[in-house]
Amino acid sequence: MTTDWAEIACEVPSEMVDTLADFLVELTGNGVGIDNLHLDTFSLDTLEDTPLKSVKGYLPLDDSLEEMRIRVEQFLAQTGPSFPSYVYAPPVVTVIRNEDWANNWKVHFKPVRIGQRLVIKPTWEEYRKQEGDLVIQIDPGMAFGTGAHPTTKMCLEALERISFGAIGGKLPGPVLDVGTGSGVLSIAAALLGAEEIVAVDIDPEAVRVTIENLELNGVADRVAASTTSLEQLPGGFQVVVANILAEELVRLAAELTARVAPGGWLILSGILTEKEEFVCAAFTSLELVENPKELEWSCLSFRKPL
Ligand SMILES: C[S@@+](CC[C@H](N)C(=O)[O-])C[C@H]1O[C@@H](n2cnc3c(N)ncnc32)[C@H](O)[C@@H]1O
Repeated sequence: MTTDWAEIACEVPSEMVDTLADFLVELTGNGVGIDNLHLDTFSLDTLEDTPLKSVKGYLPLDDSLEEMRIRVEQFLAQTGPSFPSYVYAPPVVTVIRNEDWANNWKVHFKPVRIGQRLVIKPTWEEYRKQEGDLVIQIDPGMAFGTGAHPTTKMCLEALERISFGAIGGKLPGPVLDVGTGSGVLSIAAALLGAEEIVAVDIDPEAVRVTIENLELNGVADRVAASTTSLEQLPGGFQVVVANILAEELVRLAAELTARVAPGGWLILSGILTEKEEFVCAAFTSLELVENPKELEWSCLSFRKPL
């Protein structure tokens, strides 16, 4: 079966999901997918419910697509305002090649170079290492973090830039990786020279996958991975990186800020560009140093004053 589809994804408050799903079923004649936004982009199925959901409809990839998209936009614009917490976000259309949806991500997960030295390689792929390459081997299992997602990629690039600017070209430590997923950022931090890394995730399955990936990459002795909560961790990290959604970053703002050592870095990712200001407003005690963007995502790197 090789039919291609267009997926149209709309981000709406939970209360609006049923209304939108009914509309999409009627419009498309197909089923809908309803993802908790955390689950969809970032995480596993043990997370609590979240106020925003992504509702996805599926349309054949043909001439009717643009008209269908406009009808979804009109529906959102007309119906959304009757839900108090609704904030308009345009529907996002993605083409889905339908060779085998279940294993598609494995097909598309190929060795990828990120920044100047980092290369992420799935365990099942061959890669011929070039001089200076820092190769991260990943088997993401059920955890998020193949490295290819723009939110992860921007964190990796930020970590590498910090290492370039540091004494001896080594990423300063200790490093704290909040929401480690597959462990990809912690492994990168270790390969970039950090001596001591703490990786935490609220999901025990992510921690299990991380531990496997740490061993696979020979860095398990430098990274402590666990489900320890932020409040239980000490402060004083030279680099804190957190790739979780904007709402969660804002909720954790005080805890994250407190974990950064004076002069240290805080890299925040998982932020839809339209939510950048919302996130910045929660971290005003830090100095915003850089703000790269890729697709609809923004990454924010702050420094804590000395
Ligand atoms: C988008 S994934 C990021 C994975 C990886 N760090 C990366 O950059 O690819 C987000 C991870 O954060 C975890 N997470 C979400 N909220 C969290 C919180 N409050 N504390 C710790 N981990 C959290 C999720 O379980 C998920 O594994």
